[in-house]
Amino acid sequence: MAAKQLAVQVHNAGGTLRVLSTKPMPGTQWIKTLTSVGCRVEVCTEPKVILSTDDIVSLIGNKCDGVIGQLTEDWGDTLFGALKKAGGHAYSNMAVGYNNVDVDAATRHGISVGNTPGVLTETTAELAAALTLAAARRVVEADDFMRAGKYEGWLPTLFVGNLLKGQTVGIIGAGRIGTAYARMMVEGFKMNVIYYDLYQATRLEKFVSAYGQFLESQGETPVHWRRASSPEDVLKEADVVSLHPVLDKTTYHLINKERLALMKKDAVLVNASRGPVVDETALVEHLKANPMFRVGLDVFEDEPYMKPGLGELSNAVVVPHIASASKWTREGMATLAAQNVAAKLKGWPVWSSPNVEPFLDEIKPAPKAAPSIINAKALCLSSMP
Ligand SMILES: NC(=O)C1=CN([C@@H]2O[C@H](COP(=O)(O)OP(=O)(O)OC[C@H]3O[C@@H](n4cnc5c(N)ncnc54)[C@H](O)[C@@H]3O)[C@@H](O)[C@H]2O)C=CC1
Ligand SMILES: O=C(O)C(=O)CO
Repeated sequence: MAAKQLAVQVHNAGGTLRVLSTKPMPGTQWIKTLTSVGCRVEVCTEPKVILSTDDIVSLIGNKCDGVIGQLTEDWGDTLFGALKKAGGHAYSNMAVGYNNVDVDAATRHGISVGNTPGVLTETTAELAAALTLAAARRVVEADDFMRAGKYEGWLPTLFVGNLLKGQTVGIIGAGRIGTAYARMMVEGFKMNVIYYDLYQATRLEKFVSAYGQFLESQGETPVHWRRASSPEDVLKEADVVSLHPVLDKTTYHLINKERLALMKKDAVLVNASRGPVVDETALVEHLKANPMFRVGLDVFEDEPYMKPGLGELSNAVVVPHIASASKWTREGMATLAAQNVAAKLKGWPVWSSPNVEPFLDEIKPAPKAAPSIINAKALCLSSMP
C-alpha cells in the first residue's frame, strides 16, 4: 500500500529546483536562502514527530534536487538512493552532529552531506552549564519539594549540594562545545580543568593559563588545566564531568559501568552530546547505588525514550534534547542547512573557514559558498576562501 500523502507547505511554487525540508524550521531566512536561487521549497507539516524512511521516500517523489533533514532520521542508502533517483545531489542535516547519516552512502550516490557547526556552540554549552548547576545544587528536587507544599522552613541540611568554586571540571571531547563549556565553568566558577580529547585543545589551554595569571595578579587563587592521557584520568579526578565528543564507534558507550565506578561518589556527570555515549542502563544502576552521584542529561540512548527507572530517580535531571534551543541558534542552524543545499545546487564552492558568522549576517549577503560539507573532499568539491 502506498505511503499516506503527507501534508506539505509550498514556498515559491514556480521555482525550477525542488527542495524538501522534512520539518518546519524556525525563522524565514532559510526559506529566502533557497527561493532566492530559484528553488521551490516544500516543507513537510505532518504532525508526526519522527518521519519514517518510507515517509521521506514518499516526500522525495520522482523529482527532488535537495533535502534538509533532521537528526532523528536515518539517512542511509535507501534515502540517498531515492534522492539520487529523483535527480537530487544535495543533502544537509539541521544539526552539527551527523551520526544519523551514512556519509559513505551519500558519497556513493554523489550526494553532498551538510551540517551546521559553530552556530550552536555557546547555546549548547550554556545548557550543559545549566544542567551542571541544576544537578549540583539539586534545583529540580527542591522545586518539586516547594510545589508539593513540603517546605516547613529553613533547615541546615535542606537540599545540601555541591560547591563548584575551586573544584575540578572534566571535559571528554574538548572541541567547539567542550571548550566553550570549559571556559564558562572556569570563568564563572573558578574551576580547574582536566580534559581528554584525541587532539590537544590548545586554545583552551592558552585561555585557562592566561585567566589563571589574571586571577593571580588580582591576589586570587589561580586556575589551572591538565590534559589527561585517558578518559579514566578525567573520571577519577573530576568533581564534574561533561561529555562533548562526537558519537562514533570510538565513543559509543564511552561511559560504561566500569568507568562510572571510577568516578567520585558525589560527582556530577553531564551529557549534552549524544545519548549512546553513555551506557544508560549502567547509569541507572549507578544512580540507584550512589544517591550522592548526580546527572544532568539532555540526550538519551534510545531517544525519545529513557531507559527503565531513569525517570523515577531524584538524582537525575532530564530534559528533551534542547541544548541548541535558543531562537538565534535554531534560526541559524536552519540558515546554514539551507545554504549548504543552495550552494551545492548552484555549484558554489565549500567554505573552508571554521568561522560561519558571514552566513548569519542579517544585513550583508552570505558568501556564495556552502558553510560545511562533510564529504566535500570525497566529492572533489572546490573550496574558498
Ligand atoms: N544536545 C544537543 O542538542 C547538541 C549535541 N551536540 C553534539 O555535540 C557533539 C560535539 O559538537 P562540537 O563540539 O561542535 O563538535 P567538535 O567536532 O568541535 O568536537 C567534538 C570533539 O570530540 C572529539 N572526539 C572524537 N572522538 C573522541 C574520542 N574517542 N574521545 C574523546 N574525544 C573525541 C574530537 O576530537 C573533537 O574535539 C556533536 O557531534 C553532537 O553530537 C551538538 C550540538 C547540540
Ligand atoms: O546539532 C546537533 O547535533 C543537535 O543535537 C541539535 O541540537
